[in-house]
Amino acid sequence: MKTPTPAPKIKSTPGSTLAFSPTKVAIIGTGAVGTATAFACIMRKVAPELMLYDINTSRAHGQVLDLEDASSFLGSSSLSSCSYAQDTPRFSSTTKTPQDCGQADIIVVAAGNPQAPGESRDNLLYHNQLILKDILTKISPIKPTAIMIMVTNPVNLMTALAQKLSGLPPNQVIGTGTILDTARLRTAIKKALQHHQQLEEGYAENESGFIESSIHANVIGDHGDKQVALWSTATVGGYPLTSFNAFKLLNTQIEVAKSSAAKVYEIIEHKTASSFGIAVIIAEIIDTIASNKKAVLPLSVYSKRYDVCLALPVVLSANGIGTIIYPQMNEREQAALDEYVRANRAICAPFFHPRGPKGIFQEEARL
Ligand SMILES: NC(=O)c1ccc[n+]([C@@H]2O[C@H](COP(=O)([O-])OP(=O)(O)OC[C@H]3O[C@@H](n4cnc5c(N)ncnc54)[C@H](O)[C@@H]3O)[C@@H](O)[C@H]2O)c1
Repeated sequence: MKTPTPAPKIKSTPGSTLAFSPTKVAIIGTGAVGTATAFACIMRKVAPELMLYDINTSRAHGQVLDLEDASSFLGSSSLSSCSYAQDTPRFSSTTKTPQDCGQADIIVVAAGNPQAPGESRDNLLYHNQLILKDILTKISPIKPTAIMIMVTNPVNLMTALAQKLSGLPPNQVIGTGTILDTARLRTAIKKALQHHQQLEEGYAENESGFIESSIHANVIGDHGDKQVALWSTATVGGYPLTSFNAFKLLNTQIEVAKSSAAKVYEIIEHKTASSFGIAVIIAEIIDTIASNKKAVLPLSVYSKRYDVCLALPVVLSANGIGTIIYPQMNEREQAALDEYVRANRAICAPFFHPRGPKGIFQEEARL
């Protein structure tokens, strides 16, 4: 293990005076993820004003009607208005346009092709970058204080592109990063520990007492197959994970990490897309911004140190991303992250460079 990195000084972001109280949330893309996100926001009462936009206007319209029904049982604070935007609006005071979505306080982008069975997230880049360009053209100009949350895959690369093309400061354009991967890893660790307890110590299933909240283990880097699980700093109830018999062997760590990263393929095989987990995560990100929680979450962020957009723990507040907290890593973890950074650059290269001037963007390039 390298010498521990000193703990970062957590400063408030310039101008974070809590003057910002976001109420309007726009969700672009009302497929499986966008709709589940709208539902999660209503259930958690984190977005009183919701605007939905989808190229398929009829779908967005139907989702609004359905969401209205859901909110009617949840009290007035859960949703004061829910509308959908149309490219060619009818003339009425209640009709919204994509430009109205650009004026929201928080803009969630969940439009784009999802993975087909067996398809990697990186393979979606060519089509989804065209969709993002189309959306940014339609919703611009974007409110200068807006926070944009990228969900569309490959999320790190789409975040880099949105930072480049949206005109917003990079700390206001974030991606969902590896929060979902981190949640999946913690669940996989819990299951492995419980399984071990049942086998080795004879506990019945309902007696093994591990819960996710006592497990601290993070995933960084890629939201995808090249993700890096930080075993060396993982703890359960304050004890190093590697001190548990179930995790002493490197092979067990590798197997658990692999099965956790592959979970998405299992979900896609059985129900075509994953939506509920990411939806609750997006609602949590919105709540973190709206309540200025300054919580640490592994989000997609541009890192000067690595010169790419990748998932790292960051402090998230009402102003977007503040400090990046570079985690401690052993040599194996650092090598895996470096490998991902090289792969990330190679995938981006035909399309854009994160720091290149606006406009250098080769649409014709194919993966
Ligand atoms: N970041 C994560 O952790 C995470 C998790 C799950 C899914 N995703 C990604 O989210 C994206 C959406 O997934 P999904 O399952 O909801 O897909 P989906 O096919 O159900 O929905 C996509 C929606 O985007 C809309 N759309 C396409 N082009 C558009 C455009 N130009 N303007 C506006 N809307 C447009 C479609 O009409 C459709 O309604 C995918 O890229 C998927 O890989 C990310």
